[in-house]
Amino acid sequence: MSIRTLVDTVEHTEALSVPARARTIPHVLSIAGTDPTGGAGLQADLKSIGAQGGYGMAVVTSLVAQNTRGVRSVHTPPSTFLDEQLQAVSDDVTIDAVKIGMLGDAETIRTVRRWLPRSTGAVIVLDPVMVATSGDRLLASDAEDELRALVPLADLVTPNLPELAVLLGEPVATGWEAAVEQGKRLAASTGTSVLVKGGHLEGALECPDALVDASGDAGTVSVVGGTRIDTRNTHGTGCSLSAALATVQTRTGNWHQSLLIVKKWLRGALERADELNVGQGNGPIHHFHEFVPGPIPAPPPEERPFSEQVWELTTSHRLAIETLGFVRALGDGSLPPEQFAYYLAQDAMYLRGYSRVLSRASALAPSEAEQLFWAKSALSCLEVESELHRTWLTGRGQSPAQGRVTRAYVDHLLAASANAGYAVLVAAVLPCYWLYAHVGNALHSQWIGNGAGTDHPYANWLETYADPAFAEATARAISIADSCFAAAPPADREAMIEAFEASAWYEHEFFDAPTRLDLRDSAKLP
Ligand SMILES: Nc1ncnc2c1ncn2[C@@H]1O[C@H](COP(=O)(O)OP(=O)(O)OP(=O)(O)O)[C@@H](O)[C@H]1O
Ligand SMILES: Cc1ncc(CO)c(N)n1
Repeated sequence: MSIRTLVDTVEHTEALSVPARARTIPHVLSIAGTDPTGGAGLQADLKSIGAQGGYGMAVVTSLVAQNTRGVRSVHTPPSTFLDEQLQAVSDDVTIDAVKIGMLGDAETIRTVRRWLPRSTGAVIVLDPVMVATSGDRLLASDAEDELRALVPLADLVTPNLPELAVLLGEPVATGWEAAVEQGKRLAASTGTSVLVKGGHLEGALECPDALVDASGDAGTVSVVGGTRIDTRNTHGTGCSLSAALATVQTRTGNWHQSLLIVKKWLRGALERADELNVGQGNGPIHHFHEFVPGPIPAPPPEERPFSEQVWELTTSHRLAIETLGFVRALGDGSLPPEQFAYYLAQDAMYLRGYSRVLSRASALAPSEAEQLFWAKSALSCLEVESELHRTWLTGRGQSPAQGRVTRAYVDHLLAASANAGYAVLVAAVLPCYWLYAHVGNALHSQWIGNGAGTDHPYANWLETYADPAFAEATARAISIADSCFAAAPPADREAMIEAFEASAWYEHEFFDAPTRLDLRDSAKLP
């Protein structure tokens, strides 16, 4: 037998060859008890497996009410249920490694032993848990014989010094040399490799572990040294070590190499343990100290198209328009003719102003296509206006004066055309297209739905605004506004939204004005 004393360095780790494995993410099953504070047992195992790049699975032996200060109570479900959990995993998943931790009592041990052949080919690490860091017992004293009988079925057993003594039926070793000798005896009697852990060495500055390899060059002992880290946060160190070893072993196939890799990680986890601040007793180690979370990304800029944003923003204006008495009456034909006449007269005045504003949009347009679009729109406004005069307004007596709403709306648009840039102007003119198309379409479909009676007094009007050409122009105006918005700096984007909203508000006022008109006194126009 030879004793190789190695310094636990990364250099050694990297010098050793890593055999290729079929699975890059090993499936590792922990069979253990729980720790609701997450530092030991199953919870620690899952973290350790994950930290080593494995896929962790967990079968619960006992539910343990414990924290960093101690164990309060243990609940062990019937062993038939343990068996069901084990079968559920092995019926479905190929298991690359099994870590066995707290088994609690003899019946639990027997159940696991009966199942173990189902994990043929898997690496098996047995952490013979008997007593928690806090000193509480986690294994019934009459179960020690059963646990001893389980050792030969594992590839590696990882006892601390008191557990090593129990497994051998000997007194606890008083020094490191004696402990290593005990490890050798256990390996020889069981044929299982033994990791003798030095965490419990009284008063030692070192915290060595000795690996007694029972495979290959049987009985080879390699000691991995390491300074003792000054922390009280060592809860679950043994659980974490064994689960990590099981995981790494699936990739290296060499216990010594696995130990070097895992001890380096464990040292970091102990050095950074105090950062966790979990509990008031012996806190957990920092399993994921090597993981650096990325910065929290800044909220993405508002990427939704302008049209989507403003349509949503002006929902209440739209609803208000749809439910206006004027709009309903226009739709069902019950609108008094004098109100319709007033409305059309205002609309004709509005369209003259609107046409000027569209011409300005044409003048500011960045491309010939847009210039043409706005110019054509300006022209068709004037055409609609003269058509209104020809068909509706001529011969109906004196036209009313320009109403306040009409003036205010046109002034708002003229102000935008005089003071704002192209993008804001486009946003300001858009509601006139869009809300008209929206209302016109709604009323038109209603009319069609009701049989499209030719006796509807406003059928002509309904047809104008439900016209496909108008819908096409509206879609084009929307798409121009969206492109402007996408290219606009934040201040202009805000101004575009404001301009759209103001125009949408005026649209509502405009539809409401005829109903508010006191026809007997046209001097007091709304
Ligand atoms: N303070 C420490 N500094 C450095 N390494 C330590 C320290 N305490 C324990 N270790 C290492 O942690 C691993 C677990 O050792 P330990 O002997 O404490 O096992 P354990 O008693 O089973 O653990 P647990 O605390 O989970 O019951 C070993 O590799 C040991 O060398
Ligand atoms: C469940 C469980 N397993 C193992 C230990 C040993 O740390 C513990 N405290 N709890």
